[in-house]
Amino acid sequence: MKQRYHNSQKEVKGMNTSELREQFLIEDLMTNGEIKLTYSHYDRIIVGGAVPTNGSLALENFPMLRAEFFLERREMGVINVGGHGSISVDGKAYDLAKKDCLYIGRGSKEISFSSKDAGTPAEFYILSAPAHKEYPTTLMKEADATPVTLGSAETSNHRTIYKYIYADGIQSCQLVMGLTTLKTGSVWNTMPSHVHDRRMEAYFYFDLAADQTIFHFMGEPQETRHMTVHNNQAIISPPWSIHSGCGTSNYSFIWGMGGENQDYGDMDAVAITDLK
Ligand SMILES: O=C[C@H](O)[C@@H](O)CC(=O)C(=O)O
Ligand SMILES: [Zn+2]
Repeated sequence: MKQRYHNSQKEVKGMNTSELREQFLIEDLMTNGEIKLTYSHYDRIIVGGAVPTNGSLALENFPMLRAEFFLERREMGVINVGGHGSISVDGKAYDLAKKDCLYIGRGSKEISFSSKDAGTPAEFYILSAPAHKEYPTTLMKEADATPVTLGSAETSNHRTIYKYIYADGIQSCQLVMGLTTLKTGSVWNTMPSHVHDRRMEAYFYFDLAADQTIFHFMGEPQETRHMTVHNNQAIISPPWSIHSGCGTSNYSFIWGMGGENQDYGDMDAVAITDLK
């Protein structure tokens, strides 16, 4: 498991492109036959991916957690962005089609990921955060994730937001998780932008054509920077940073947060004309 520490606003102002990418972009989450994880010190969120091909992949423990097992003091949210798959939690199997979400409660010991068909493997996007109590392991199908449509074609940000783990959905200690899908011809996400000093956020971009890119914007609202992101890559967003993107075509992304509260609406909006 890789590890990333914090960066201050002042430090980020002086970063060049490769420094920004090293600190905030995760390029290799989805690798056939592997589980790849990155430990971020922003709210101690672990961001990763599991792509089971030949047989199932068991979630191992890591010495750096100083825990008896991975979820001894943690909870986990998983969303499948690939072919049909299943996740086994202490002997109970949960089937996940594309865009289904499984919340795995603290205390769960044996976790493994598998695909129905190795030719079109499941691609499980993983977020894990420290947890102070156990909530039940819960599966939510895409259709039950209360879709809300935002934006419009005129402003190129017509999109549907699906919420899975949050105050009024699957219960958790601090994880908040859902996904957003842009309509054909719409390319802007999270515009107007916002910050939420109470929560960090991670974005995982998927369903982007291999020859297209997304310009992801970060930074303080009056000190923005961008990075280009490709399909199946993730961005870590500090609590003081905007997190918006503009694609060269439409795409989807999973958003996930950890921190002070689980109120999806707790955002401080930034007027478009105030961005610099
Ligand atoms: O804090 C919430 C997150 O940034 C996202 O849910 C925003 C988003 O999906 C969008 O506007 O497209
Ligand atoms: Zn946000």
